[in-house]
Amino acid sequence: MSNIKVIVAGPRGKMGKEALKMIHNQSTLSLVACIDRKHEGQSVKELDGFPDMDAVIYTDAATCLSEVEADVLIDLTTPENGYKHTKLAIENGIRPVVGTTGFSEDELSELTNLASERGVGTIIAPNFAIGAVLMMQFSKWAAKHFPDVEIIEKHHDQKLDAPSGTALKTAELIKEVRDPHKQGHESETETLEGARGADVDGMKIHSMRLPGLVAHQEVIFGGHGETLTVKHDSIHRESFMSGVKLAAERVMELDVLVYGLEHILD
Ligand SMILES: NC(=O)C1=CN([C@@H]2O[C@H](COP(=O)(O)OP(=O)(O)OC[C@H]3O[C@@H](n4cnc5c(N)ncnc54)[C@H](O)[C@@H]3O)[C@@H](O)[C@H]2O)C=CC1
Ligand SMILES: O=C(O)C1=N[C@H](C(=O)O)C[C@H](O)C1
Repeated sequence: MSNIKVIVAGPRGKMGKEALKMIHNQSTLSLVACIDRKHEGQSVKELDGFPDMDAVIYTDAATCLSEVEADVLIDLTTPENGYKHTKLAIENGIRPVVGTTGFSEDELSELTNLASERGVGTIIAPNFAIGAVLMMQFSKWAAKHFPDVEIIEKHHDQKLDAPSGTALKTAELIKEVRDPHKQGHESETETLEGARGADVDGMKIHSMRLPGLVAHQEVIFGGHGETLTVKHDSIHRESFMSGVKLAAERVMELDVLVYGLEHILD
Protein backbone atom coordinates (compact mmCIF):
# COMPACT_ATOMS: atom_id res chain seq x y z
CA MET A 1 0.00 0.00 0.00
CA SER A 2 1.54 3.30 -0.96
CA ASN A 3 0.61 6.95 -0.56
CA ILE A 4 -1.99 6.69 2.16
CA LYS A 5 -3.32 10.19 2.82
CA VAL A 6 -3.28 10.89 6.55
CA ILE A 7 -4.80 13.51 8.86
CA VAL A 8 -3.13 13.78 12.28
CA ALA A 9 -5.19 15.06 15.25
CA GLY A 10 -3.01 16.36 18.07
CA PRO A 11 0.09 17.03 15.91
CA ARG A 12 1.82 19.23 18.47
CA GLY A 13 1.48 16.86 21.45
CA LYS A 14 4.15 14.42 22.64
CA MET A 15 2.81 11.55 20.53
CA GLY A 16 1.68 13.76 17.64
CA LYS A 17 5.20 15.08 17.11
CA GLU A 18 6.61 11.54 16.99
CA ALA A 19 3.89 10.58 14.51
CA LEU A 20 4.82 13.49 12.23
CA LYS A 21 8.50 12.44 12.32
CA MET A 22 7.49 8.87 11.47
CA ILE A 23 5.29 10.04 8.55
CA HIS A 24 8.09 12.27 7.29
CA ASN A 25 10.66 9.45 7.38
CA GLN A 26 8.85 6.88 5.28
CA SER A 27 7.15 6.65 1.92
CA THR A 28 3.78 4.92 2.41
CA LEU A 29 2.06 7.75 4.31
CA SER A 30 1.63 11.41 3.43
CA LEU A 31 0.26 14.14 5.67
CA VAL A 32 -2.70 16.00 4.12
CA ALA A 33 -4.04 17.97 7.13
CA CYS A 34 -3.91 18.30 10.91
CA ILE A 35 -6.54 18.92 13.58
CA ASP A 36 -5.50 20.97 16.59
CA ARG A 37 -7.06 23.24 19.20
CA LYS A 38 -5.44 26.37 17.74
CA HIS A 39 -3.28 27.70 14.86
CA GLU A 40 -6.04 27.56 12.21
CA GLY A 41 -4.57 27.65 8.69
CA GLN A 42 -0.94 27.40 9.82
CA SER A 43 1.26 24.43 8.96
CA VAL A 44 3.46 22.23 11.17
CA LYS A 45 6.32 23.30 8.90
CA GLU A 46 5.84 26.94 9.98
CA LEU A 47 5.17 26.10 13.62
CA ASP A 48 7.62 23.30 14.37
CA GLY A 49 9.97 23.30 11.39
CA PHE A 50 8.90 19.91 10.01
CA PRO A 51 10.42 20.04 6.52
CA ASP A 52 8.11 19.46 3.53
CA MET A 53 5.00 19.39 5.72
CA ASP A 54 2.82 22.11 4.24
CA ALA A 55 -0.48 20.48 5.26
CA VAL A 56 -2.58 22.99 7.19
CA ILE A 57 -4.13 22.84 10.63
CA TYR A 58 -7.92 22.89 11.05
CA THR A 59 -9.35 23.81 14.42
CA ASP A 60 -12.76 22.49 13.46
CA ALA A 61 -12.61 18.71 13.22
CA ALA A 62 -15.99 18.43 11.44
CA THR A 63 -14.83 20.77 8.66
CA CYS A 64 -11.50 19.00 8.28
CA LEU A 65 -12.97 15.50 8.17
CA SER A 66 -15.71 16.45 5.70
CA GLU A 67 -13.64 18.66 3.36
CA VAL A 68 -10.20 17.08 3.17
CA GLU A 69 -9.69 14.08 0.91
CA ALA A 70 -8.02 11.59 3.24
CA ASP A 71 -7.77 7.85 3.84
CA VAL A 72 -6.80 7.66 7.51
CA LEU A 73 -7.16 9.76 10.67
CA ILE A 74 -4.44 9.20 13.30
CA ASP A 75 -5.83 10.47 16.60
CA LEU A 76 -3.48 11.25 19.49
CA THR A 77 -5.45 13.75 21.55
CA THR A 78 -7.59 13.49 24.69
CA PRO A 79 -10.36 11.03 25.61
CA GLU A 80 -13.26 13.42 24.92
CA ASN A 81 -11.89 14.79 21.65
CA GLY A 82 -10.54 11.45 20.46
CA TYR A 83 -14.00 9.95 20.73
CA LYS A 84 -15.60 12.85 18.80
CA HIS A 85 -12.92 12.72 16.08
CA THR A 86 -13.22 8.95 15.68
CA LYS A 87 -16.99 9.17 15.28
CA LEU A 88 -16.75 12.01 12.76
CA ALA A 89 -14.05 10.18 10.79
CA ILE A 90 -16.17 7.01 10.51
CA GLU A 91 -19.19 9.08 9.46
CA ASN A 92 -17.07 10.63 6.70
CA GLY A 93 -15.58 7.32 5.52
CA ILE A 94 -12.08 8.12 6.83
CA ARG A 95 -10.47 5.18 8.63
CA PRO A 96 -9.46 6.01 12.21
CA VAL A 97 -6.23 4.76 13.80
CA VAL A 98 -6.64 5.76 17.41
CA GLY A 99 -3.95 5.81 20.08
CA THR A 100 -5.92 8.06 22.41
CA THR A 101 -6.91 6.22 25.59
CA GLY A 102 -9.64 6.76 28.16
CA PHE A 103 -12.75 5.91 26.10
CA SER A 104 -15.63 4.43 28.13
CA GLU A 105 -17.00 0.95 27.38
CA ASP A 106 -20.16 2.58 26.01
CA GLU A 107 -18.13 4.78 23.66
CA LEU A 108 -16.11 1.80 22.44
CA SER A 109 -19.22 -0.23 21.77
CA GLU A 110 -20.94 2.69 19.99
CA LEU A 111 -17.88 3.17 17.75
CA THR A 112 -17.69 -0.58 17.09
CA ASN A 113 -21.31 -0.62 15.92
CA LEU A 114 -20.91 2.53 13.83
CA ALA A 115 -17.78 1.19 12.09
CA SER A 116 -19.59 -2.06 11.22
CA GLU A 117 -22.71 -0.26 9.96
CA ARG A 118 -20.64 2.01 7.72
CA GLY A 119 -18.05 -0.66 6.79
CA VAL A 120 -15.22 1.70 7.78
CA GLY A 121 -12.06 -0.04 9.05
CA THR A 122 -11.00 1.31 12.43
CA ILE A 123 -8.12 0.43 14.76
CA ILE A 124 -8.16 1.54 18.39
CA ALA A 125 -4.97 0.39 20.11
CA PRO A 126 -4.33 1.29 23.74
CA ASN A 127 -0.65 0.57 23.14
CA PHE A 128 1.20 0.63 19.79
CA ALA A 129 4.54 -0.63 21.18
CA ILE A 130 5.23 -4.17 19.96
CA GLY A 131 6.84 -5.07 23.30
CA ALA A 132 3.76 -3.92 25.18
CA VAL A 133 1.49 -6.03 22.96
CA LEU A 134 3.69 -9.05 23.70
CA MET A 135 3.68 -8.20 27.43
CA MET A 136 -0.14 -8.30 27.36
CA GLN A 137 -0.22 -11.59 25.43
CA PHE A 138 2.37 -13.20 27.77
CA SER A 139 0.27 -12.00 30.73
CA LYS A 140 -2.85 -13.66 29.36
CA TRP A 141 -0.91 -16.91 28.96
CA ALA A 142 0.57 -16.68 32.47
CA ALA A 143 -2.84 -15.99 34.04
CA LYS A 144 -4.03 -19.47 33.00
CA HIS A 145 -1.49 -20.86 35.45
CA PHE A 146 -1.30 -17.99 37.98
CA PRO A 147 -4.79 -16.58 38.64
CA ASP A 148 -3.59 -14.21 41.40
CA VAL A 149 -2.27 -11.11 39.67
CA GLU A 150 -1.70 -7.41 40.24
CA ILE A 151 -0.91 -4.82 37.56
CA ILE A 152 1.33 -1.85 38.30
CA GLU A 153 1.41 0.82 35.59
CA LYS A 154 3.73 3.83 35.78
CA HIS A 155 3.45 6.92 33.59
CA HIS A 156 4.62 10.52 33.26
CA ASP A 157 2.69 13.01 35.37
CA GLN A 158 0.94 14.72 32.41
CA LYS A 159 -1.24 11.70 31.71
CA LEU A 160 -5.00 12.44 31.95
CA ASP A 161 -6.49 8.96 32.35
CA ALA A 162 -5.99 6.37 35.09
CA PRO A 163 -5.67 3.51 34.95
CA SER A 164 -3.87 3.48 31.61
CA GLY A 165 -5.53 2.01 28.53
CA THR A 166 -2.82 -0.64 28.53
CA ALA A 167 -3.60 -1.72 32.09
CA LEU A 168 -7.31 -1.96 31.28
CA LYS A 169 -6.62 -3.94 28.12
CA THR A 170 -4.29 -6.27 30.06
CA ALA A 171 -7.01 -6.86 32.66
CA GLU A 172 -9.55 -7.48 29.87
CA LEU A 173 -7.28 -10.11 28.27
CA ILE A 174 -6.62 -11.78 31.63
CA LYS A 175 -10.38 -11.84 32.34
CA GLU A 176 -10.79 -14.10 29.30
CA VAL A 177 -8.87 -16.89 31.08
CA ARG A 178 -9.28 -16.13 34.80
CA ASP A 179 -12.35 -16.85 36.96
CA PRO A 180 -13.35 -13.83 39.06
CA HIS A 181 -12.22 -14.18 42.67
CA LYS A 182 -11.15 -11.99 45.57
CA GLN A 183 -7.40 -11.76 46.10
CA GLY A 184 -5.58 -11.21 49.38
CA HIS A 185 -6.96 -12.04 52.83
CA GLU A 186 -10.73 -12.44 52.91
CA SER A 187 -10.93 -10.06 55.88
CA GLU A 188 -8.47 -7.43 54.63
CA THR A 189 -9.46 -3.78 55.13
CA GLU A 190 -8.03 -0.53 53.81
CA THR A 191 -7.03 1.79 56.64
CA LEU A 192 -6.18 4.35 53.94
CA GLU A 193 -8.67 4.45 51.03
CA GLY A 194 -7.18 3.29 47.74
CA ALA A 195 -4.30 1.38 49.32
CA ARG A 196 -5.23 -1.84 47.53
CA GLY A 197 -5.73 -0.15 44.14
CA ALA A 198 -8.57 -0.46 41.62
CA ASP A 199 -10.41 -3.75 41.34
CA VAL A 200 -11.28 -5.76 38.21
CA ASP A 201 -12.93 -9.06 39.16
CA GLY A 202 -10.62 -9.22 42.21
CA MET A 203 -7.43 -8.33 40.28
CA LYS A 204 -5.79 -5.13 41.42
CA ILE A 205 -4.50 -2.26 39.27
CA HIS A 206 -2.14 0.37 40.71
CA SER A 207 -1.34 3.60 38.84
CA MET A 208 1.81 5.64 39.49
CA ARG A 209 2.37 9.15 37.99
CA LEU A 210 5.81 10.77 38.24
CA PRO A 211 7.91 13.22 36.21
CA GLY A 212 10.72 11.40 34.44
CA LEU A 213 8.63 8.34 33.56
CA VAL A 214 7.42 7.58 30.00
CA ALA A 215 5.22 4.42 29.97
CA HIS A 216 5.93 1.30 32.01
CA GLN A 217 3.96 -1.70 33.25
CA GLU A 218 4.61 -4.73 35.43
CA VAL A 219 2.17 -7.62 35.68
CA ILE A 220 3.03 -9.62 38.78
CA PHE A 221 1.68 -13.12 39.28
CA GLY A 222 1.84 -14.95 42.62
CA GLY A 223 1.89 -18.73 43.03
CA HIS A 224 2.97 -21.27 45.63
CA GLY A 225 6.47 -20.24 46.68
CA GLU A 226 7.10 -18.28 43.46
CA THR A 227 6.22 -15.08 41.63
CA LEU A 228 6.42 -14.23 37.95
CA THR A 229 6.80 -10.67 36.65
CA VAL A 230 6.11 -9.67 33.05
CA LYS A 231 7.47 -6.17 32.51
CA HIS A 232 7.58 -3.68 29.68
CA ASP A 233 9.16 -0.21 29.46
CA SER A 234 8.70 2.39 26.76
CA ILE A 235 11.70 4.62 27.38
CA HIS A 236 11.03 6.81 24.31
CA ARG A 237 7.83 7.55 22.38
CA GLU A 238 9.42 6.33 19.15
CA SER A 239 8.65 2.85 20.61
CA PHE A 240 5.02 3.38 19.53
CA MET A 241 5.68 4.42 15.95
CA SER A 242 6.21 1.12 14.12
CA GLY A 243 2.80 0.12 15.48
CA VAL A 244 1.18 3.38 14.33
CA LYS A 245 2.65 2.92 10.84
CA LEU A 246 1.52 -0.72 10.65
CA ALA A 247 -1.98 0.23 11.82
CA ALA A 248 -2.28 3.04 9.24
CA GLU A 249 -1.41 0.53 6.51
CA ARG A 250 -3.51 -2.41 7.76
CA VAL A 251 -6.60 -0.33 8.53
CA MET A 252 -6.98 0.12 4.76
CA GLU A 253 -7.82 -3.62 4.53
CA LEU A 254 -10.44 -3.63 7.32
CA ASP A 255 -14.18 -2.93 7.28
CA VAL A 256 -14.82 -3.27 11.04
CA LEU A 257 -13.33 -1.87 14.25
CA VAL A 258 -10.58 -3.84 15.99
CA TYR A 259 -9.49 -3.01 19.54
CA GLY A 260 -5.83 -3.86 20.14
CA LEU A 261 -2.80 -4.13 17.89
CA GLU A 262 -2.62 -7.91 18.42
CA HIS A 263 -5.44 -8.30 15.87
CA ILE A 264 -3.24 -7.08 13.03
CA LEU A 265 0.15 -8.50 14.04
CA ASP A 266 1.30 -11.62 12.20
N1 LIG B 1 -1.78 3.93 22.04
C1 LIG B 1 -0.53 4.24 22.37
O1 LIG B 1 0.42 3.51 22.08
C2 LIG B 1 -0.27 5.51 23.11
C3 LIG B 1 -1.32 6.30 23.44
N2 LIG B 1 -1.12 7.47 24.08
C4 LIG B 1 -2.32 8.28 24.28
O2 LIG B 1 -2.31 9.29 23.28
C5 LIG B 1 -2.95 10.46 23.77
C6 LIG B 1 -2.02 11.66 23.59
O3 LIG B 1 -0.90 11.48 24.42
P1 LIG B 1 0.26 12.59 24.50
O4 LIG B 1 0.77 12.91 23.14
O5 LIG B 1 1.18 12.10 25.53
O6 LIG B 1 -0.56 13.84 25.07
P2 LIG B 1 -0.25 15.39 24.86
O7 LIG B 1 -1.02 16.10 25.92
O8 LIG B 1 1.21 15.62 24.76
O9 LIG B 1 -0.91 15.71 23.43
C7 LIG B 1 -2.30 15.80 23.22
C8 LIG B 1 -2.50 16.82 22.12
O10 LIG B 1 -3.88 16.85 21.79
C9 LIG B 1 -4.20 18.18 21.47
N3 LIG B 1 -5.63 18.41 21.57
C10 LIG B 1 -6.38 18.60 22.67
N4 LIG B 1 -7.64 18.86 22.31
C11 LIG B 1 -7.70 18.81 20.97
C12 LIG B 1 -8.72 19.00 20.01
N5 LIG B 1 -9.95 19.30 20.37
N6 LIG B 1 -8.41 18.86 18.71
C13 LIG B 1 -7.18 18.56 18.34
N7 LIG B 1 -6.16 18.39 19.19
C14 LIG B 1 -6.41 18.52 20.49
C15 LIG B 1 -3.42 19.01 22.49
O11 LIG B 1 -3.26 20.33 22.04
C16 LIG B 1 -2.10 18.25 22.54
O12 LIG B 1 -1.18 18.77 21.61
C17 LIG B 1 -3.34 10.15 25.22
O13 LIG B 1 -4.66 9.71 25.26
C18 LIG B 1 -2.42 8.99 25.59
O14 LIG B 1 -2.95 8.17 26.60
C19 LIG B 1 0.12 7.91 24.42
C20 LIG B 1 1.20 7.13 24.14
C21 LIG B 1 1.10 5.87 23.47
O1 LIG C 1 -0.37 8.45 28.04
C1 LIG C 1 0.62 7.76 27.72
O2 LIG C 1 1.78 8.19 27.73
C2 LIG C 1 0.38 6.36 27.30
N1 LIG C 1 -0.85 5.96 27.14
C3 LIG C 1 -1.26 4.68 26.72
C4 LIG C 1 -2.04 4.00 27.82
O3 LIG C 1 -2.89 4.66 28.46
O4 LIG C 1 -1.87 2.81 28.02
C5 LIG C 1 -0.13 3.86 26.16
C6 LIG C 1 1.17 4.03 26.84
O5 LIG C 1 1.09 3.41 28.08
C7 LIG C 1 1.53 5.50 26.98
